[in-house]
Amino acid sequence: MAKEVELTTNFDDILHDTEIKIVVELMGGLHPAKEYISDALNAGKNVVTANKDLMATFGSELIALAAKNKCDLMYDASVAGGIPILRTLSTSYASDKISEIQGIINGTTNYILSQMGEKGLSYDEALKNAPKLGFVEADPTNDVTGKDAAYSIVILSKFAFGTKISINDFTIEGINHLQKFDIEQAQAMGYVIKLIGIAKNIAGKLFVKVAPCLLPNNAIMAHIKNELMLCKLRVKVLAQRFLLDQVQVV
Ligand SMILES: NC(=O)C1=CN([C@@H]2O[C@H](COP(=O)(O)OP(=O)(O)OC[C@H]3O[C@@H](n4cnc5c(N)ncnc54)[C@H](OP(=O)(O)O)[C@@H]3O)[C@@H](O)[C@H]2O)C=CC1
Ligand SMILES: N[C@@H](CC=O)C(=O)O
Repeated sequence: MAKEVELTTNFDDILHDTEIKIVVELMGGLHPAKEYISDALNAGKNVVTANKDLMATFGSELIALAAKNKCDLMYDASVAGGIPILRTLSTSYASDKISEIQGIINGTTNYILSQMGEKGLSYDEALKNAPKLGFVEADPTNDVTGKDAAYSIVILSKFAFGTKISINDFTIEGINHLQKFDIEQAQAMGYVIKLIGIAKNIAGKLFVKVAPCLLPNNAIMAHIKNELMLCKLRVKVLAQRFLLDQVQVV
C-alpha cells in the first residue's frame, strides 16, 4: 500500500474527516454496516456498497436517507456485479416492460452444483473447495440455503418491477440438502440441477421464488457453469434477453 494512504480502524476518523467525500463499505452483514452507512450519509458523504443483504433489507430507508442528504448511494456491485445488471435494468429497459427475470444469481451454489455434476464430488467436498475462489460469503450459510440469491431477487424485483418485497415474502429453498444421488438422477434423465431465482409478473401479481430446478441439458442456462451467473429477462419489446457474467476469478 502507498505510504501516503492513511489507515485507521476507527470509523469516527473517516466520519469526521471533511476531505473524505466517498465512503466504500465492503464489510458485509447488516450491522454495523447500516449504522456506518447512515452516519456517512448524514455527514454528507457519498456511499458505495456491495452489501446485498443490507440493500435488500434496509435499501428503501437508506435510499431515502441518501436523497434527504443529497448524497449518492451506489450499489451496483451488490447483485451480479460482474454482469452488471442493476445499472442495465435502470438504464437500458426504461422504455420497455419487464415481465420476468430469472437466473443463476449465486456463484457459490452454481460452482458447487457444477463440481458435483462434472467431477462427481460430494456436496461437502465441493463446498470445501469453494472458498478458495473468493466469492463465497464469509459465512457460506446464506449462499447454500438460497438466502443470498433471495436477497438478490429482492433487489432485482425492485429494479424490474418497482416492488418492495422482503425475503420473508416468498419461498426460499437452497442446495444444502442435495446429494450426489440427486445430481446423478437428474443427469440420467437428461437434466442438470441449478439454483434459480425467479420474479415473474403473473396477471398483475408478482411470483417470486428461489429453488433448485431441473433444466434440460440443452437449455442455455444448463451451460452456465461454476461461478458464472446468467440472468434471463422477458421483456415486451425486446422479447428475451440473456445477461451473462463474464467475471474470471483469479
Ligand atoms: N465476494 C464476492 O464475490 C462478492 C461480495 N459481495 C459483497 O461484498 C461484501 C464483502 O464481501 P467479501 O469481500 O467477500 O467479504 P470478506 O468477509 O472477505 O471481507 C469482509 C472484510 O470486512 C472486514 N470487516 C467485517 N466486519 C467489520 C467491522 N465491523 N469493522 C471493520 N471491518 C470489518 C473483514 O475484516 P476481518 O477479516 O478482520 O473480520 C474483512 O476484511 C459483502 O457484503 C458481500 O456480500 C458482493 C459481490 C461479490
Ligand atoms: N456469495 C455470492 C457473491 C457475492 O455476492 C455468490 O456466491 O454469488
